Order: sequence, then C-alpha cells, then structure tokens
Amino acid sequence: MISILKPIAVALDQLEVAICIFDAEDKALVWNDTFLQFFPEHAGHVHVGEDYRDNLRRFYLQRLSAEELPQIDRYIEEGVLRHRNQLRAFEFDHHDYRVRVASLPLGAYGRVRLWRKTAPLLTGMQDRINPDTKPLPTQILPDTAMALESLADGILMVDEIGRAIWANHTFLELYGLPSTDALKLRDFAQLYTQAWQHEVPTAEYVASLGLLKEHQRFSGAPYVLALPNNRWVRVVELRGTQTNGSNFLSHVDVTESRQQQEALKQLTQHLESLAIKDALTGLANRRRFDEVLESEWQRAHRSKTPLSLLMLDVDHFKRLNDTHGHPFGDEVLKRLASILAHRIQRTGSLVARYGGEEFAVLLPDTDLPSAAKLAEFIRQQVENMSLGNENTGLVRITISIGVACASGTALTASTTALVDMADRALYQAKRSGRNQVAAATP
Ligand SMILES: Nc1nc2c(ncn2[C@@H]2O[C@H](COP(=O)(O)OP(=O)(O)OP(=O)(O)O)[C@@H](O)[C@H]2O)c(=O)[nH]1
Repeated sequence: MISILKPIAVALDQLEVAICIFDAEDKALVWNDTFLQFFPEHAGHVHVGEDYRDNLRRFYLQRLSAEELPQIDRYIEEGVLRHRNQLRAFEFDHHDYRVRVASLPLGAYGRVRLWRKTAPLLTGMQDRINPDTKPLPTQILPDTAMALESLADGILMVDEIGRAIWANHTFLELYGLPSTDALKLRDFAQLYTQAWQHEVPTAEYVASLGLLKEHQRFSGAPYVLALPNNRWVRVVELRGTQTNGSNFLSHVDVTESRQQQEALKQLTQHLESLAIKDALTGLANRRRFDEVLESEWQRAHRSKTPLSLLMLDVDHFKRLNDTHGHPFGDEVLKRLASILAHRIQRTGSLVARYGGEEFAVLLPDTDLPSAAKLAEFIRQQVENMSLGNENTGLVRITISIGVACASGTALTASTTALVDMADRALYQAKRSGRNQVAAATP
C-alpha cells in the first residue's frame, strides 16, 4: 500500500497539494515536500510512526497565545477528533495563506489529509483588524434577508472582522435575543456569552466557549456548543477571503440528536458494565476475571514478577441458606464482597465472584507468603464479622481459602494451572476442617 501512496504524494507536489497519510492509530506514514513547505514547523521532525498528536503540538505551539497555551492538550485532542471525524473540507489561516484541508478515510489503512492554498491572507482570521479603524458594515439586502428568514436553521451574518450585522429569527430565538437590535455589532463569542448571562456557568459552557474561540480560526469546520437548558447547537462558520466579503454562521439545533446520543452512550456503558459485573455483589464476574487473569498472566510473564491467586468459599453455605433462607444467604454474599473489595484495593488487583459462594482474588506482583498472609487476615476478619437480623439472631460465618502463586518457571504453564492449584488448595482447606487457609505447594 505504502509503495503506491508514495508516488501519489510526490505527484501531488507538482500540483502544490500537500499530503500526509496517517495509519489507523494516527501515526504518520507518508507525506510530501509540499506538506513540509506549508508547515515549516514540522521540517526535520516528522518521521514514520510519529503520532499525529506530536504534529499537532508543534502546530499549536506556534498558533496559540500565551493565554491559550496552558490548554494546549485540549486543543490537540480536539484536533485529533476533527481529523478522525472530518466529513467536509474546511479552511484555516496559516502563515500568509488561507488553506483548505480535506480528510478522507482509507479503510483499514487509516486516513489521508490533503491541503491546498486557496488565497493569500487578506482578512486575517487569526490577527483580527482593529475594529476602530474599520468602517461600519452595510446592512444585508432585503431579498437576502427574506430568503434567510425562511430557513429552519439559525443564520448570523458577520462582517469581515466578525461583528454581527444581521441574524434571522431562528438565531435570535436560539440565543435568547429579542431582536436584531440586540446584536449591537458584538462578535459571536460575546453573543454566546450573553446567552448564558443569567445561568450558572456549567463545565459544558466553559468548554464550549474555548471551542468557539478556537474555531474562529477555521472556516467550515463544524463544532457543537452547549446552550442553557440542556440545548445544543451545531455551528458552521463560513468566511469569505475578500475584504468586503460577507461571512455567515449557520446554527442547527441538535439538542434532540445529542440527547439520543447521550442516552445511547449511557445505555452502552450500562450494558458494558452488566457484561463484566456480577449483579448481586457488584464485583467483577467470572468473564471479567478470566480476561484479567489472562492479561495479568501475560504481564507477569513479561515482567518476571509473581502472580498470586486466592480462591475463597463460604463454609456450609447450603446449611446457611436452608436455615435462614436464600435472601439472607444473598445478604451474606454481599457483605463478604464488600469486605473483600475494601481490603483489596491495590491497582491491578481484582476481586471477582467466581461462581455461587466462591470468590477469586487476583494479586499481581505478590509472592506466596504475602498472599497467604493476606488470606489469613481476610479469614479472621470474616470470622469476627457479626451478621443477622431479628429473625435469624446473631449469625457467624467462616470461609476457607486456597492460595496459589505462579512465579519463575511455573509462569510458563497456563492460567488454568494456576486456578487448578488454588482450587486444590481450597479443597485441602475444606478437607482439613474448613475455616482455614491452605497454600499450594509450588
Ligand atoms: N443465597 C444464595 N445461595 C447461593 C447462591 N449461589 C449459590 N448458592 C448456594 O450455595 C450453596 C453451595 O453449597 P455447596 O457447594 O454444597 O457447599 P457448602 O454448603 O458451602 O459446603 P462447603 O463448601 O463444603 O463448606 C448451594 O446451596 C447453592 O444453592 C446465591 O447467589 N445466593
């Protein structure tokens, strides 16, 4: 694939079109000389495998003001999202030129970005002309106004330095403005801030204002802003390149689709959590345990560190169920789960409900004596736990624990071998009278 793309990139040099191709992980694969001419800040830095984020960092280091610089990571992440989701070409100013950029997906290979200079810079999106020296803008023609009034989207016309001249009714309604008189030559950022003036500023508002300011540097790249009362609007700003050119911003109310997206996202998260969580205890389920065991096994193998496993089982749980009822049995499992979750909090460790009244605790970077010590501590804590209600009276439970550790050459065996070792140790603990810890002999 690269062997085909390289000659294309070189051919595009002859058309003065800059190209940079990124793989599916946003790493640079191929670019041409025009790319380096358009973006001299990258010369000597781009290399195969370079992350698009590093590319964007150099771009923004040049572009952002000292005031905006602390937010550079946010600008970079937004740039990455623009890159991945771009559907239509948009424009921005860079050095002395207005540049048009298109981005196309290349299937499994990644994405290609193409840039073409459209005009020498006259109006300056970035370095705005001092408003005091500009004459007042002319009003728009009545015919144009009538046509724009008939649109369902909000339209805001601004002059070449961004001062609002005219807006249709949909725009005025969206931004809570009584009439076009309220525009008062303000720029869009001021109008947006004004729409929020009676509201407590939310995180979405702050993020949206940053986004709006950043997008004043682009023409035609859509962005979404939060409005008060949980409403959302998608904005596209189209700027002319002539000094007398009229610029306009179109605003589409996307509240409904945004709410649907949000509901879908929450549902997906909920379903994902259901897929890996045990419903009764809230602990990881068996499926999750198997996944984590596999990845921790690999990690232990690479880092040559021990990996320990505890298998815990409630003693005579059937009798407890039979005596006090299944719901009480459920309560016992929840209490036990909570004790385990509190005790095991080290990053990388995992507590899971392995099945029925059996729990598994995975302990990365822990050797057998340390795992056995922890198991003994848990056993004592459960033994001393008082349970019960007015029907059951005071109930005490005990648990048996099997401990196993994979380290050194044992790590070359399988994950199943570790589980089997811990299971056999648990069986040993049960056979030796329950309420005890048994460690597998390595
Ligand atoms: N309340 C409740 N009981 C469960 C649940 N899952 C499994 N059980 C019960 O747990 C009991 C497990 O019993 P056994 O495997 O015979 O073991 P035991 O009675 O704990 O005896 P030992 O393990 O040998 O000490 C069975 O009666 C299952 O019905 C659950 O989610 N809630």
